Amino acid sequence: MQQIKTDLCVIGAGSGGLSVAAGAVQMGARVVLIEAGEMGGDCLNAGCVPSKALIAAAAAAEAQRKGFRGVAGVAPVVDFAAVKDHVAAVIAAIEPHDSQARFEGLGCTVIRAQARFTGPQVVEAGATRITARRFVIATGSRPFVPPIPGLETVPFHTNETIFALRDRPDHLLIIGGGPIGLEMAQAHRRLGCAVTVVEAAQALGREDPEAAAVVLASLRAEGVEIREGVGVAAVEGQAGAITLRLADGARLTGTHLLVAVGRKVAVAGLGLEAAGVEFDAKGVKVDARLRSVSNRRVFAVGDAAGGLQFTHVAGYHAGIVVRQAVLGLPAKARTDHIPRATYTDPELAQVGLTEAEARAVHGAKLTVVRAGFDGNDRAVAGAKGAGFVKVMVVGGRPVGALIVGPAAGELIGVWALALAARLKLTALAGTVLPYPTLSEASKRAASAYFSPKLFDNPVLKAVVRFVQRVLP
Ligand SMILES: Cc1cc2nc3c(=O)[nH]c(=O)nc-3n(C[C@H](O)[C@H](O)[C@H](O)COP(=O)(O)OP(=O)(O)OC[C@H]3O[C@@H](n4cnc5c(N)ncnc54)[C@H](O)[C@@H]3O)c2cc1C
Ligand SMILES: NC(=O)c1ccc[n+]([C@@H]2O[C@H](COP(=O)([O-])OP(=O)(O)OC[C@H]3O[C@@H](n4cnc5c(N)ncnc54)[C@H](O)[C@@H]3O)[C@@H](O)[C@H]2O)c1
Repeated sequence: MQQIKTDLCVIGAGSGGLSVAAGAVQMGARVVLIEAGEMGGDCLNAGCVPSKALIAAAAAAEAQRKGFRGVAGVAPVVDFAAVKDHVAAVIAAIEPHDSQARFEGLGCTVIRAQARFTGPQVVEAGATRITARRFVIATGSRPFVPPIPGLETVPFHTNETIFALRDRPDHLLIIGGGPIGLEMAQAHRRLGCAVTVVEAAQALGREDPEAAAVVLASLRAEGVEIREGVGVAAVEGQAGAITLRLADGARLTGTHLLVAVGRKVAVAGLGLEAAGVEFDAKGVKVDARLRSVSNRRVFAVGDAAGGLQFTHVAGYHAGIVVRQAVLGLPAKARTDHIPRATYTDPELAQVGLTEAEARAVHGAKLTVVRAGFDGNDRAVAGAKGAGFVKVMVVGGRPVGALIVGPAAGELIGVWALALAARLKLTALAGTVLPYPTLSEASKRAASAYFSPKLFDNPVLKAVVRFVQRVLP
């Protein structure tokens, strides 16, 4: 076996592992990066990137279909296989940034093999044994396949296979109404498929119910059938005719099936027992510094760390780990300022506490302010007046913000900044934004917090009357 001694050994070259490796090696650490599958991990190859490429093509189809006032809509001519070429081309365009060549160019030793701990400070990958001062587990997650009777007897897709499908499904059945299920549902519907989603609980159940309802209404209006509160009791059939037997007795038959019911963390076979690294079904057990609670030389980042499963979280984790493992400085991960966005149309974005969470934590100290896009001139001009901004405020500071509407994923940025920097609401209310922009909706929501203090305030009115009398 070839032996390598290094400063940092990173297992997994997805969003988290690549960010750790790039940061560490460019600061002067010796880094070994191990990847068993594709460089770039889930986000590049089977997650964020292909899904957003598909959503972009679907949006183009929908824009044609809908037309605009005075511009007749036309039935889009969709070449499904060519859309998949676009998805592949987008992956290929981004790929060099995550490639083995780039990381070797930065100075990393890149090993393409399955990694496995054989001791608390030793990992083996292929024919190489690596001893390192610190390890980072960045192995991500895989689709969870639920134990539904009959599921294993039919061909079904997960996010790992759906983007390679070149024939347009006539009728796509989707189990799971979370972000993957709904993003894929709308995209496929817009590209000409019949789509039925079966959700055991509530679709977008983690989100503010009022905002989720706006998204669900929009999907239903476009023809996506969404059945909530009913589980799938069994699956039967064969390729081209797959039937879901629902718990309420209904039967749904489609041509294709996508399973999108959450993720399971990829730690099996990693030899964590040999390393003395504790883990459970959620992932590696880590402290606030993202260090294993049972082996202080081992960190976990991204999906493997058992928390929020987003690429930007994996990137944020990477910074926390590099600070400690490379610079020897303390650092703790926060979660109160992490945004998320679901890229349906309309988009739904949240940072910090939802209204229900904020009410549970802050009770009567909470003030909720809002502004609708129907009062935003830019949204009205673009006929995109559905949706709203809602801000949860405690003691003059935002503790959460929610946007459902056009470009919500972009617009949440200002609230992510406000929560990250713990800004007061006056910072946003005092910011001048260009007119007419969608972002003015956020400022209007912030201003709504001050309106009752400024308008219809008897004390202020008395002061104003006095000032007006004495003003020269
Ligand atoms: C369909 C879909 C859409 C998504 N859209 C978004 C989005 O829009 N925005 C967003 O923020 N997030 C999105 N996500 C989530 C995002 O993709 C993940 O949170 C992110 O990829 C996690 O990064 P990671 O580095 O933790 O893991 P991954 O990207 O999964 O990388 C882990 C890597 O480790 C490798 N590996 C695993 N075990 C071993 C081993 N033993 N040895 C060597 N290598 C190993 C794997 O092959 C993989 O390449 C989406 C996910 C899906 C499935
Ligand atoms: N835009 C984004 O940032 C984005 C997009 C896609 C995925 N992601 C990430 O990937 C993660 C996984 O997404 P996901 O949608 O697979 O998972 P999820 O856990 O968010 O949602 C899964 C849904 O499936 C339902 N469900 C579970 N078992 C079921 C069953 N047997 N029958 C019917 N419904 C069932 C759940 O109630 C839930 O609503 C997300 O939590 C998110 O972190 C992010």
